[in-house]
Amino acid sequence: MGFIARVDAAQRANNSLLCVGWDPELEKFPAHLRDTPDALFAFFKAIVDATADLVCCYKPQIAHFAALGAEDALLRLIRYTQAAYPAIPVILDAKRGDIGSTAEKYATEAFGRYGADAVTLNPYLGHDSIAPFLKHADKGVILLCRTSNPGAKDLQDLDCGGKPLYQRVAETIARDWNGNRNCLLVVGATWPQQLAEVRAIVGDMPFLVPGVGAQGGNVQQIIQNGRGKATDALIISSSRAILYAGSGEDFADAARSAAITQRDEINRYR
Ligand SMILES: O=c1ccn([C@@H]2O[C@H](COP(=O)(O)O)[C@@H](O)[C@H]2O)c(=O)[nH]1
Repeated sequence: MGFIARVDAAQRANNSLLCVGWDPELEKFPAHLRDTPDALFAFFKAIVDATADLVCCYKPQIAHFAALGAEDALLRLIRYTQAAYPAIPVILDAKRGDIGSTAEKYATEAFGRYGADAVTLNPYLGHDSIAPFLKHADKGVILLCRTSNPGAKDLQDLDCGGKPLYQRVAETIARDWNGNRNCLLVVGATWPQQLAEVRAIVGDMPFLVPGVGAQGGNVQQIIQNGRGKATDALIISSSRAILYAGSGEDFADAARSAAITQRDEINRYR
């Protein structure tokens, strides 16, 4: 089964569009874990065990692990999650993008080394930079379209023949890159108007929507403007607001409560 079908199945099984992101910030870890030898693995294993019945996927952010020299912990966490909860796909948030020969190596990193079920990519270098990922038809290829950060408008809104660049990106991917039906788009929760515009261009292509929780995206507007016709076609991702909902020994229970609250808020508007 391909990535998009697997996410759809997980969304139905858990009645949830919520994705929990893994963004380790050691200073926010509970004190009893912070200085232990395998703190990252212990923290995220507890988060996964506490939330696996509440989510449709997980999204580790690779820079957060690499900055700590913790690639090995990331690898073990992905393997643990896939073995313990095989119905829950893992998205590697890497935002890679490079010339074809290097892109081949990035594809091997994401799908070979880490065994991720999907990866986020920057489409700026064009089709040949994405082709090494697209050929893995069972994997998800999630392309930046309109990102959640304030600076998204600096380049992504530039006029490109009468339309903003992010709309041209959406058109190009839907028309030319989605032969294996394994493309998704990143559209930030903080831009509800743009969510509606991109949805009108790409039909039911799924969106990864980061920016709820810590970045303040409005859930009602995301659902109203971003939902597909035949399926929800939304993966709504939150990292810090779930991971660091508590800072004591009960941090995993606090994360579970925050995930339930976020899932239920999303479901209220579906
Ligand atoms: O447009 C984008 C693309 C990716 N991200 C990533 O999502 C999480 C958001 O974390 P929160 O704590 O929920 O704000 C983070 O890993 C970003 O790198 C994004 O925010 N916006």
